[in-house]
Amino acid sequence: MARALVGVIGGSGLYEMPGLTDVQEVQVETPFGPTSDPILCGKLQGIPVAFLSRHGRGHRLIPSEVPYRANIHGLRQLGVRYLLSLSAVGSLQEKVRPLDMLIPDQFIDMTHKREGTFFGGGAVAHVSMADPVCSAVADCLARAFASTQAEQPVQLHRGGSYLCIEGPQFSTRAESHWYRSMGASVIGMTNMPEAKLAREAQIAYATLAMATDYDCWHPREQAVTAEVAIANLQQNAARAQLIAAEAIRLLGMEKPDSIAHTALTSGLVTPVETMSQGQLAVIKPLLEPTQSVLEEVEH
Ligand SMILES: CSC[C@H]1O[C@H](OP(=O)(O)O)[C@H](O)[C@@H]1O
Ligand SMILES: Nc1ncnc2[nH]cnc12
Repeated sequence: MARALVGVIGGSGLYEMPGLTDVQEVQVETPFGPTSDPILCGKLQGIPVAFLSRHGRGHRLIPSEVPYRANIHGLRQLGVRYLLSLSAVGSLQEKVRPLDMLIPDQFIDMTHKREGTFFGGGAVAHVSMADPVCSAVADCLARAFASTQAEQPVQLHRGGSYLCIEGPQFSTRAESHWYRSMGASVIGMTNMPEAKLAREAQIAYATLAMATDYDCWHPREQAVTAEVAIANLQQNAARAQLIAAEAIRLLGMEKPDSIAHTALTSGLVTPVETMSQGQLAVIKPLLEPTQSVLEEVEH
């Protein structure tokens, strides 16, 4: 099977990864069924990369239908240890203007219809989510942002909370004001439980969030529509892909340590020897040590 060190999950408007060479389309079998779309494995600047379209090419899956567990398990089986999430978001703060980008350092999970863990059924783990974003991956994204050119001035905001709603409907004005009062910076529908599952899979995760709108709280701006969100996202898509490519180069070169890589060392409660064959099929790939992947994908 193909192997990859860095994974990219492309969200709305980002269904492919330009520049990927030696591309192999892989359908990974997971205990949770198929991934959103076949995973595109290839090389970017010599680094083995796996690209997955979150909603599937053709944008077929609503956020509640995205098979988050299959996606993260599939990427992990391929070896992925660093994961970049590219996402459209609404802005909940005046200073984060549409077309700006933001790298969140926190998430607030308001979803309620999604399977959010690999554990259960006799296998118990409690991983820390205190710092859900890998600061090393976030730093690579920020450095990559700084090294790419924009046609129009786009500001990068470091830190802030991404609040994840169930969707697929956008929020009511009352909800939007409530989320602002919680201190959230941006709103989206997909990064949870994706970030939780990445942590359980010991994958270092960070998001490049692209603000497309002011949701519906702003007194002078139009309430968000999908049409406006996608149109604004498309203005940023090419830059986002360049940022991702440069971040991949940095990650491949530096292979930074991450707290995520040992999340199960302290998090796993049930001894592996007591797990059933079924549980092992889920948990074992998550436990593969980082070192063996690094050696295998050495370029
Ligand atoms: C089409 S705008 C709403 C849609 O876009 C975001 O998805 P993603 O994070 O995959 O870019 C948002 O969460 C909604 O799913
Ligand atoms: N306002 C918004 N709410 C939720 N998801 C979004 N994605 C882009 N804009 C959004």
